[in-house]
Amino acid sequence: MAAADDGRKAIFFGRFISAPGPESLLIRQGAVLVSSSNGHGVLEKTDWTLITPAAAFKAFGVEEQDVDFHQTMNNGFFFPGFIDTHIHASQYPNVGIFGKSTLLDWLTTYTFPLEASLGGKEPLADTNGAYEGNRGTEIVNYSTSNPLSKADAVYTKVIRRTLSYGTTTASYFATISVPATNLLADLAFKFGQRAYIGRVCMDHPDTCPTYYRDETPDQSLANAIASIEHIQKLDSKGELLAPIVTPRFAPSCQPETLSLLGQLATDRKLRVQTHISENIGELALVKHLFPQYESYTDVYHQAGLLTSRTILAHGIHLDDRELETIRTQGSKISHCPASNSALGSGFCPVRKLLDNGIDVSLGTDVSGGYSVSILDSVRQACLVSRQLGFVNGGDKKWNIGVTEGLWLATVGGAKCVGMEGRLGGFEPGMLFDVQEIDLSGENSPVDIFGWEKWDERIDKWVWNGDDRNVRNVWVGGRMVHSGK
Ligand SMILES: O=c1[nH]c(=O)c2nc[nH]c2[nH]1
Ligand SMILES: [Zn+2]
Repeated sequence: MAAADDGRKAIFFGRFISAPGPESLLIRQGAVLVSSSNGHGVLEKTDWTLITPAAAFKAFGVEEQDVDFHQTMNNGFFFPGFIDTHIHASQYPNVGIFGKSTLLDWLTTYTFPLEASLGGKEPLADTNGAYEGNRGTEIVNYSTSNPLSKADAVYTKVIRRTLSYGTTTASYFATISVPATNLLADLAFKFGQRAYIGRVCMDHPDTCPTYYRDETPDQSLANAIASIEHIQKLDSKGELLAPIVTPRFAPSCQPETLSLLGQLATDRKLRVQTHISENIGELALVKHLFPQYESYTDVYHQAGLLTSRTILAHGIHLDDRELETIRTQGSKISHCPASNSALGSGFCPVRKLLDNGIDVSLGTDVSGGYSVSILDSVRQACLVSRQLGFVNGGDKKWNIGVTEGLWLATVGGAKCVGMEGRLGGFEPGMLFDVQEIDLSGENSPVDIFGWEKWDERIDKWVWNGDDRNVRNVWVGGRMVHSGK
């Protein structure tokens, strides 16, 4: 049931916790009034002095029977929904399946075959030698009469699963298939997740397998536009659902394709997402394919792909000049710590990115990352930062603490998807994208003894919590998941 259907208001009462700054955990008790129009539930009023529901009804001037009402549990709290700024919806069936691979062999062994299969294409006909094995075609015997049945199953699962972990906004990579990408958009819209959906563009004949690539730069552009227009038809305002221009990464695109996509993003003021500087072998490949460019960043810069609406995943091995270009362009970094560890890509110097004035957020990078949980990404961001401190002589400046991790997962995410001030907190005027957490539910993996202070309970949630602690999830005031 929607908490705040059009015209109907809702009151949320209890404990509200958020991380408005890297060192600031805000713990408040009170009530908020959410009102909704055109499907966008926003916080109309807040009052942090109210101590009873009756006082909330009175303060907000509403009758109990006229509003929906939600109250946190004893060990519960409302928290801003997580924002996953980098996730491959199409790779969800492969979470945890990466063996001992690193990026480039992982792509050809595990990833391209699976992605191709979601568009109804069998990778077995590959003549490029890039593909060995047949992963992604034998998992389940999907209907051959509907080439999108597998995509339907995968995308339905990944949306429902991410919602169940409190991800209210996701920036998704789909596949090169236009119909499958459009289906992902349809499903995200149907389930009510805030989502940016990108058809993957890749056409470089030297690096992409024959079974999985666009034929020409023009075809890559035309297919990108086909999905963009489908998505914009679904949500013309682009509030809940919006397209995002998605060149896979420099090595998989011809220079002309990158430029066409850069122009497209500029002309239509669209978001952009891609990968950058993730893996040492990838850097060598970029040097080899783009010898005339100063750096990896320069390849994107010259193609017009670096804007303030651009999300760059990873950004592990960037040099100072690249950081300066990214900062001046206002482009963002999605830090994907679980993926970086799983594929052995390296330690992303998050502190250095932040100190250089670059906005940073968190991405699960499924299925380079093994988990859809942004809470797990917070955990991994903390752990990796400690390792980075160790390899830098024990310097504690690298440390990301729990509060800073939660800030990256919410406010950082909002900045990176161009929703700063609209997502990530409980201030009047913000969209009501919220998860209700209960630390003491029947199956909670967290044990609360009762003597812990609230900041300590948050520590315990981050280190041991999971979807079992997510009671309800709302996007734009609409309830999109209930785990009660
Ligand atoms: O983590 C990653 N996942 C991908 O699918 C991909 N493609 C290019 N580079 C990539 N990195
Ligand atoms: Zn990725």
